[in-house]
Order: sequence, then structure tokens, then C-alpha cells
Amino acid sequence: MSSSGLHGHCMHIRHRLICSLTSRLPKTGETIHGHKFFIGFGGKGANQCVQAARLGAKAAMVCKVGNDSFGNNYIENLKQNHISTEFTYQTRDAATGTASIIVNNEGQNIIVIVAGANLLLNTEDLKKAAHVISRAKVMICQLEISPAASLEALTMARSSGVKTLFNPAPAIADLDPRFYTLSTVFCCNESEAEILTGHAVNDPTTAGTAALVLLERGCQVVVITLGASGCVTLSQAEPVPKHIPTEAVKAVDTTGAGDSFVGALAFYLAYYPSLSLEEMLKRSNSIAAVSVQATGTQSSYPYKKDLPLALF
Ligand SMILES: Nc1ncnc2c1ncn2[C@@H]1O[C@H](COP(=O)(O)OP(=O)(O)OP(=O)(O)O)[C@@H](O)[C@H]1O
Ligand SMILES: [K+]
Repeated sequence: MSSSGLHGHCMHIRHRLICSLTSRLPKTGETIHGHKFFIGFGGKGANQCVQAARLGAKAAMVCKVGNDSFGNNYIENLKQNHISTEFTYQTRDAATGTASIIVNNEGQNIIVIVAGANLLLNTEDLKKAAHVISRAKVMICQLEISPAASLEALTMARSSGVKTLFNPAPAIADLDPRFYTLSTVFCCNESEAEILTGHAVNDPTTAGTAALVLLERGCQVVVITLGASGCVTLSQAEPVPKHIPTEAVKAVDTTGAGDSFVGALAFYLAYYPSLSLEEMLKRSNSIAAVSVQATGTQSSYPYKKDLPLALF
């Protein structure tokens, strides 16, 4: 894991992040003054979609937000990134998913996540989006909506021959076994791999061991990201773990690196399907390495025009 405190947790939130910085955390019943307040965009699905779109992918976001100002801004942000919001539903039955966070000067935090509208994405919504899912080159799924909805979307995609990129985050220990068999590519970070396999993962060797356990559960390809050490991969075709290192960069804020990586990998799977898996992962490493050199999540994601031509 490459980040801690506020940043580590910001990645596990849904759609909007509401953050106050204070010198210390308040006690029960206490009111204190903070010195900074900001509202950010998330969660993982949107971040990954934004990264893929900035590389040039034609992308659509299938999700549900509230019929509130957070939901409206969320949709506006997707539009600004040239992402289709035709299937970004708004509901009156719940608020847009949020994470309210208080962080003190030591980086300690208190976080309340309200999944809200995320959990209302249902079968009917997916049916309406069926034609865009079945015509996609790649569909990415995470665990920020109900597992049943994710499984249904993955099943729809696979039955239409669409490649699936599944990011089991935030991780749950007793993941439904169908998530493995429905994943063309199963991509997680060290802590997620640890939760899913029960094996400690902290370097390429231990990642290789965990990746093999995940592969045996039925995915075609497993990728475990290792922060500054790049990633490890193996596949049914080549079941021997391969370490794909990345270039050393001066990291200023690793928040959102995992989502940048997943978004980039989806882009290569969709638009450069004839590249070797190793080459796709090398390039995804390079793009995520750009993201760690700037602060924030989506604000740190590079655009195609700012990247070396060799990546395209
Ligand atoms: N310090 C770093 N230097 C270069 N590349 C990095 C660094 N940290 C992360 N990366 C790139 O980002 C990818 C994903 O990082 P990581 O494994 O930390 O994901 P993560 O834990 O999901 O990240 P986060 O939760 O911070 O978004 C790595 O595989 C690597 O390509
Ligand atoms: K960043």
C-alpha cells in the first residue's frame, strides 16, 4: 500500500468526499474549528473511468447517484471528462454516496461512509444499459455497489463476449466465488490480495504466491499492484508469476494510483488488444507513475496529450 491516513481512506469511498482538516479530532458532543474544507470526487469507478477517458477511451459510467447537488456535480464532472452519463441514474430514494472525513494534523481521521444511492443500482437499471454493456470492448467493475448488481453486470458482459476487468475493492474476505470465474482480468492491490487469500503480500514473491491462489479460483489473468514496485501478473496461459517493475519517480501523493492503473489497463485492453499483457502492464505502470507525481486523485490523472507517444 502506498498511502496512509487521509489518502489511504479516500480511495474507499463512493461518489463525493467531504473533508475537513483540523488540528485535532473532536470529542463526542464537542464543536471545534477546522482550518480547511474541501469536497472531492470519487469513487473508484468514476476515477477509473476518468483515467481511461483521458487516455482517449470512449467511456460510459453505469451507476446511481442522488437527485441532489452532489449528484448533479458528479454528473457534470463526468461530462467534463467526455464520459457518457446516459446510464448515470439519479434517484430520489437516497442521497448521493458520500464519505465525510475529519483529518487532524497527524493524519489521523474519523470517517463516515454512506453508500446511499450506490446500493440502489438494480437489475432494471442494468437492463436499460444492456446494449452499451454488451457492445463494450471492456467493462470494469468494483465492489462499491451491491455485490449482486456487480455480479449481474459481469454476467451480462461475459455472455456478450465483453472482456471484464474486476477490481475487488474495497475488499471483502468472503467474496462470492463467481467473481473469479467472471473476471477476464482480476486486478487488486497488496492489502486486497491479503484479505482475499489470507497470505501476507508485501513484495513480488509473496504477491506471486497470492496471485496463484487467486488464479486457481478461476480468473483468466491476475494482476496484483505493488505500489513503487510495479505489479505482478500471471495467467491461465502462463501460470508462472512475472514481476513488472516500474520506473523510480519522486512520489508526492500516491492517492488514486490504483485507480489510474486500472483505468489505464482497461484502455489498453480495449484499444490495444494485440499488445502483450506484459507490455500493457508496463504502460499502465507508467501512467500510474505520472499520477503519483501530483496531488489528489482525478486531479493527478494525465491526459493523452501530456504523455509520451510511445505509450500509444
Ligand atoms: N511510488 C510510486 N512510484 C511509481 N509508481 C507507483 C508508485 N505508487 C504506485 N505506483 C503505480 O501505481 C500502481 C498502483 O499502486 P498501488 O499498488 O499502491 O495501488 P493502491 O494501493 O490501490 O493505491 P491507492 O490506494 O493509493 O490508489 C502501481 O502498480 C504502480 O504502477
Ligand atoms: K495522486
